[in-house]
Amino acid sequence: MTHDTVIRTDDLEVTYTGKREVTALNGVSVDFSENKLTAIIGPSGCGKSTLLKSLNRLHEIQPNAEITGEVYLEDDPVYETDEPLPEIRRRVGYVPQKPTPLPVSIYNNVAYGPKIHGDYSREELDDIVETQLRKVNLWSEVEDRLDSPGAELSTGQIQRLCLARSLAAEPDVLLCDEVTSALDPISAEQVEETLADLKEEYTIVMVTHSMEQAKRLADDVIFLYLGDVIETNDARTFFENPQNERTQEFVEGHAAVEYDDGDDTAPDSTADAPPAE
Ligand SMILES: Nc1ncnc2c1ncn2[C@@H]1O[C@H](COP(=O)(O)OP(=O)(O)OP(=O)(O)O)[C@@H](O)[C@H]1O
Repeated sequence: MTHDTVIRTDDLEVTYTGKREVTALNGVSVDFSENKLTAIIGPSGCGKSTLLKSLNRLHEIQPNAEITGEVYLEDDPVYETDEPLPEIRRRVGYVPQKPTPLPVSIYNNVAYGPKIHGDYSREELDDIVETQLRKVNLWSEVEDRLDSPGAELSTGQIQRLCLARSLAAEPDVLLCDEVTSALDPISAEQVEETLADLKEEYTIVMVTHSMEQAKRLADDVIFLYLGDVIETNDARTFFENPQNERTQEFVEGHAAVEYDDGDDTAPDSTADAPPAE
């Protein structure tokens, strides 16, 4: 484990049992570094979602999933542990592709977790809500209607609200599962800008089908193919000088734009369509 690794997998193997047994991850050992955004990419069915959801045991929702190996959060095992599952999932938050607000106000969508788990005064809760909504660039859009239902926001605003809700739980790691793919281009751009800000402060693991998005946002990249890690590298090396022939083919097959290392992280929403696999 490198000094700044926050979460890592050790020989993680996930098999889905049933009529057709599928080994979705084939002994995967990867590190995720502190305050970096790591993109998991690869062709459809290569195991991206399985790897992401294994990090906080979400894949266990699938009753036919079997796992061997281990995930370590800091140095704490995530599987062989007495730590309650809700606490693991608080430490490793998950933001899904299709955001679902709680059926309560905008304010309570963010305050919900802190209200349940903490003993905060109204003033402290106000502060938490404002801080988290500012972090996801939503505060100015909702400050005058915090008591309105969260469901009344646009899909892009709801995605940022869900991000704020996850952040209010003070996670160590944030898992983002194709969080812009269900959004219109402008909303996708806003969420992407938010992720670009958040990665300064949070360890983020992101599954994306968009090579352009990975180029714009990722510090590190993991390339999966049929359940194996083919290459893991910093994003610049990965996209400019891939070390593996298969990575090279995959990157070239999706290369629509040059890798841009400039300061401008603003996404090109027109290039965000998932590549044909
Ligand atoms: N519940 C399940 N039962 C059986 N097989 C499954 C299950 N969930 C996933 N799989 C299989 O495991 C493999 C990896 O799936 P996974 O969803 O992790 O891939 P992915 O890279 O995220 O795919 P995509 O890009 O299409 O979302 C695939 O072959 C998939 O069909």
